[in-house]
Amino acid sequence: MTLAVDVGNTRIKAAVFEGSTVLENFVFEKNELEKKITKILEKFQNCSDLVVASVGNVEKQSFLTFEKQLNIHFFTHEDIFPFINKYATPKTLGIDRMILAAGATLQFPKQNRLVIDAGTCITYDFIDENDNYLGGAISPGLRLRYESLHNFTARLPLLTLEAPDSYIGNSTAQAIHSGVVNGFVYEIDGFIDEYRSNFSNFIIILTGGDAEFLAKRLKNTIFANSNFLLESLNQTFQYKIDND
Ligand SMILES: Nc1ncnc2c1ncn2[C@@H]1O[C@H](COP(=O)(O)OP(=O)(O)OP(=O)(O)O)[C@@H](O)[C@H]1O
Ligand SMILES: CC(C)(CO)[C@@H](O)C(=O)NCCC(=O)O
Ligand SMILES: [K+]
Repeated sequence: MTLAVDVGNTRIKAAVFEGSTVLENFVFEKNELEKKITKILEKFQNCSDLVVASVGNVEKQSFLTFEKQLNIHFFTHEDIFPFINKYATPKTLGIDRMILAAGATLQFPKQNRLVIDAGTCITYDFIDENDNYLGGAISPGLRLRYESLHNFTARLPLLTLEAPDSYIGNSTAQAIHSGVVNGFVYEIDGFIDEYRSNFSNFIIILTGGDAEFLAKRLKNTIFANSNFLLESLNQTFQYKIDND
């Protein structure tokens, strides 16, 4: 059994895997890390490996208390990945994006793949059919858009996510919801159209905290898999064991 932990920018997500099957998912805050992992390990005593991908400010040391109990692997740029990294600044590429790219490469062989992670940030990652990782894009996520409109203006209220009535927002609140939600949807549809017109034979994977909300609003039909990062983490760890 493997416990996969994704330390995101906002919160932590984890899942226990038996082979490639998810037994249970968990979401928690950074300050609850030790307590929650202790609990998970009490429940799943057959866990032998703990694998971590962290883009947050949680370091490897935070997991060292569990070292007596299990084998810990903290993914870094030095690990072996199943794609050729063509990013011009490979050392600054987010480890979450590398894990997503690895998962897409392993799960969908011999095709162009676009991974869209709608989390704190939206990230786009493109791996071509020859397994070259080419890069993508980084833009603000849904909640970040609502927060920045409020934080950097004098008069805009902080709203929580709500589907807009129309693209023509007829009040301050509706105008903000339209700008944030429709802007988000148009952006993603626009990127997908751009990739579609330049590449054939490709698959789109949509994941992250806002994936489900988003999937039903896109013009392009794609399925959301909120667990794709954790699944990829488990799969990339397996790849590492097989190839190291
Ligand atoms: N309880 C919650 N806390 C924060 N965001 C939430 C919550 N529930 C849903 N969301 C949505 O999820 C988005 C954040 O996605 P996610 O949880 O994947 O981010 P994250 O934990 O920071 O991970 P990452 O850094 O990998 O994006 C926000 O835009 C928000 O709309
Ligand atoms: C873009 C985020 C914040 C998304 O979690 C993360 O992947 C990151 O910190 N990336 C570093 C910059 C880059 O990927 O080029
Ligand atoms: K993200």
